[in-house]
Amino acid sequence: MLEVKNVTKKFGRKRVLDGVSFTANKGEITCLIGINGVGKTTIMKAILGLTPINGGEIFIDGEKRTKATYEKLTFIPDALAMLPNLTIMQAMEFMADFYDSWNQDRADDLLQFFKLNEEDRISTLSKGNTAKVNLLLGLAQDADYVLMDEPFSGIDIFSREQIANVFTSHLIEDRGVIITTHEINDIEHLIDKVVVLNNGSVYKEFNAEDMRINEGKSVVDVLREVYIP
Ligand SMILES: Nc1ncnc2c1ncn2[C@@H]1O[C@H](COP(=O)(O)OP(=O)(O)OP(=O)(O)O)[C@@H](O)[C@H]1O
Repeated sequence: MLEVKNVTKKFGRKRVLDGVSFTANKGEITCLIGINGVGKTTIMKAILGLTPINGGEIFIDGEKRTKATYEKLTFIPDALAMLPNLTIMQAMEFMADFYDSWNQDRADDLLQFFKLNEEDRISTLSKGNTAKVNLLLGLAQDADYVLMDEPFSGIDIFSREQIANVFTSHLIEDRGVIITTHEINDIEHLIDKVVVLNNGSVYKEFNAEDMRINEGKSVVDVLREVYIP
């Protein structure tokens, strides 16, 4: 389990996170939701240790972050950070050199899943295929928790569907996925847990299916309550 406990974060005098707490389990998809600027990316960066926090703690499988626990995490940012003149194959070789956790068999599976051609140069790819390469490079690492920032941003409906399909495939296995997205409709049926952020803290943390069954509300219905009272 990944546990974010009472985390606070300030940029200058601006308090962006004000006591954020939630958990994310292995084998589940946890979705961080909130309007622009609410702090979703900042939370991911805090979990990854990419930005210092001003208070609170983060536990990974019950342990405070160390180099060993850090290797349980992989981050897929909202844009591909790879030299554009590389081919997909060269990008994979680069990752394999850089990360001990690189799993070439899974990378090959992902290439097939997304119907990508490893000879293609990154600079020539469509937005949708660039997003798929970005996911491939992250998901091919053996890590227990995968953090994805806006994997659907700016891509067409069919690529979004293909990306959503990866969540229910063997390529995710029993890993924990933490995702931020504004495209909730695309993955509402796949999400296990929802963490709604507002005013720097967690407004509500709930199981999406329980909410549907017990209160008859979709994730978007809950969001409307928060943002359009
Ligand atoms: N490096 C930084 N320096 C100063 N302020 C920052 C920095 N990074 C983020 N912020 C501010 O922190 C707040 C939260 O930003 P963050 O990117 O985490 O929001 P978000 O919920 O991911 O937004 P979006 O949905 O637009 O991606 C915003 O007000 C942003 O302007």
